[in-house]
Order: sequence, then C-alpha cells, then structure tokens
Amino acid sequence: MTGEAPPGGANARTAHLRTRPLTLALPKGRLLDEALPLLGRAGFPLPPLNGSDRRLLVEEGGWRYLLVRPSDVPTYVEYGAADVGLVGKDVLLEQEPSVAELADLGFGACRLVVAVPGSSAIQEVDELDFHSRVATKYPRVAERFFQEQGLSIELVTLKGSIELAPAMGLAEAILDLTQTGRTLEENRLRVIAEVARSSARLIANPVRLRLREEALAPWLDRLLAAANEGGGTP
Ligand SMILES: Nc1ncnc2c1ncn2[C@@H]1O[C@H](COP(=O)(O)OP(=O)(O)OP(=O)(O)O)[C@@H](O)[C@H]1O
Ligand SMILES: O=P(O)(O)OC[C@H]1O[C@H](OP(=O)(O)OP(=O)(O)O)[C@H](O)[C@@H]1O
Repeated sequence: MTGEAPPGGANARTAHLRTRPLTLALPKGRLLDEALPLLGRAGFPLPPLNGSDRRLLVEEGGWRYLLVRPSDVPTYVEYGAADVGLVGKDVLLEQEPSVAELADLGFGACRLVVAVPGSSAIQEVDELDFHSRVATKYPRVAERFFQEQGLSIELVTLKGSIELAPAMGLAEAILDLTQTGRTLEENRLRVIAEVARSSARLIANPVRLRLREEALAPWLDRLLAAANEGGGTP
C-alpha cells in the first residue's frame, strides 16, 4: 500500500454514477395509482405501467423505475440503488432512514391513530391499562408514542389486518392507518388518539442528489410544480 489515490481518483470512481440512468423507486400498490398520473403531469417519460405488470424494473427516456414494496422504497434510496423515491410519511416515521425528505407530494393522505373497541369505556390513551397490548404494523412509531405518554404498553407486531386484533382478544387497542374510517367502523373500533399524519413524500439519496444535481434538479422542480398544481405542499 502506497497510500496513493487510485488512478483517476474519486472522480473516476463516481463517473459511472453520473452517467447511468436516473433511478426512481416507486411503491407498488395504492400509492402507485396516484404517483403515475403525477409523474405524467410532470413530464416524466413513462412506459405503460399498471398494477398487474410483473416487471420490477422498467426503463424509459433516461429514467429507470424500480417497482418495489412500499416499505422497501427507503432501503433502495438509502443504499443508493435508487437516486430518488416516493414513499408514505408513515414508512419514514417507522424506519427513520438516512435519506433526504425533499417534499410532501400531497397525495396518499391518511392518519396514524390509536383505536379501541367501540364498546370500551376508554376515552384517552392514558386510560389504557398498564398491561394492555396494542397491535400495530408500526412498532417503532408506537414505542415512541407510548413512551412520550409515559405508558408502558406491550406491542404485538402484525403485518396487516390490524383491525381484527381486538375482536380476537389479541390486543386491547390498535395503532394503525385510517383514511376514510371505513375499516375502523366496520370492525367496530373508535379512535382515541391521533399519532401522526401521513402523505406521500419525495425522498432522495443525499450523495446522489449532490453528484447528479444538474440532471436531477429540473425533473424534481417539475415534479414539485405538478404536485403543487394538484394541491401538494412542498
Ligand atoms: N387507506 C389508506 N388510504 C390512503 N393511504 C394509505 C392507506 N393505507 C395506506 N396508505 C398509504 O399508502 C402506503 C402504501 O400502502 P399499501 O397498502 O399500498 O402498502 P402496504 O401493504 O402498506 O406495503 P408493504 O407491502 O410494504 O407493507 C402506506 O405506506 C401509506 O402511506
Ligand atoms: O380508513 P380506511 O379508508 O378504511 O383505510 C384504512 C385501512 O387501509 C389500510 O389497510 P390496507 O387496505 O392496506 O390493508 P392491510 O390491513 O393489509 O394493511 C390500513 O392499514 C387500514 O386497514
């Protein structure tokens, strides 16, 4: 080892990153339905894509689109496998990834709430019993929230259908997303606290943002302008 920089130095090592197609990680599922029209309005070159498409990587007009699970979007962006990504704020609150959150895109609005059975006498979270179990897909958000309330609660982590847990005696309360309130209502649950509000966010890998600023900036500007026209708040 001489301690010398490799031939070409850092510029040569990052050259391929500057020339490869820009890469956007998109969440499969419900956010995609609103993300695609927004990208279209912003002038992104989009191949025909729909929910039944099985391709996970599509390339068009200098952009690569990765179609990944919503909860995996931050991972792709954090590791630089994607330069930018679209993801719900709920996922960012849960994972706290090392990414730059650039803007609120204004769609996918929903709330993270604590709910109990409608028949329960509980009106406030601090009335939850010391031994209560709370079912959630967001254990880190829940842990922080109940800690802030000074409550020591047992968390039961589930992957979905959270609203079923109280009826089956698995938990006394839930912490989950609600949008229209229909799932809560149809499972006879009542909100006792709002934990956070969520909507779709534009995130970026901070290093990629710097390295590829010239190429990325005009696209991101157009995306934010289109989100604003659609009611988003960057
Ligand atoms: N009922 C809803 N109304 C509006 N937005 C929602 C609703 N449910 C979820 N979202 C938002 O959409 C995002 C994706 O939700 P979706 O149900 O498509 O995937 P998921 O099953 O949560 O993803 P994963 O497979 O990664 O667990 C959520 O992270 C949230 O930001
Ligand atoms: O207030 P609403 O409009 O009824 O929406 C809320 C529901 O939407 C999400 O579930 P999803 O449909 O993603 O299914 P999941 O239970 O498998 O996560 C969320 O977890 C709630 O269950």
